[in-house]
Amino acid sequence: MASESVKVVVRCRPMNQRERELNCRLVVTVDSARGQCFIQNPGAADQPPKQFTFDGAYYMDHFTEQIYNEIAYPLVEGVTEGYNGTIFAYGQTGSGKSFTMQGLPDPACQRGIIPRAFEHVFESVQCAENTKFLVRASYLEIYNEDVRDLLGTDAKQKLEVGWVRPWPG
Ligand SMILES: Nc1ncnc2c1ncn2[C@@H]1O[C@H](COP(=O)(O)OP(=O)(O)OP(=O)(O)O)[C@@H](O)[C@H]1O
Repeated sequence: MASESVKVVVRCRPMNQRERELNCRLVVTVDSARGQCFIQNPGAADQPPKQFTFDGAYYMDHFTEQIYNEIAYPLVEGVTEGYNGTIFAYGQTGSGKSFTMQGLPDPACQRGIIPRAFEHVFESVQCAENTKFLVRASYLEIYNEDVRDLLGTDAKQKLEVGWVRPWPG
């Protein structure tokens, strides 16, 4: 994969029970080797599928473990060396953001990116010699423009969002 500072990858999840019961048709295929995703218009089978190219493309048989190793690992490794890094999941409701970020404890290959990144950071801290690390965590939810601190004593309390005036001088 090229070493751009922003990478975009796509992950296609399997159909859920509701979609299977509704006899939904699978219209997405993925060529992981080329990072390509194809969407076939089910109403126009004679037309070629729409083609999209990403920095990585993962299909329903790929595990979060592989996505972590290929995408997140180098970024988190950079963080342990002092660089900034951000991973965020974007997609419509039910598309699999929490599944990818938080994941399942079992099977282990589907553990999410967040627990894997934590483990990675603390392993690096443990192995480093003559270096002091400061690890800070916050966990905020923004939902319908309300912000909540999920690690606060009352996770339901809305935080006030305001602008802080810079210190005069
Ligand atoms: N790659 C996957 N393999 C198997 N199941 C998946 C996968 N991705 C998502 N799912 C399942 O699909 C459902 C929806 O996923 P998830 O809750 O992660 O979506 P979401 O994008 O976080 O939704 P929301 O925005 O509504 O919170 C869940 O039941 C989840 O277990």
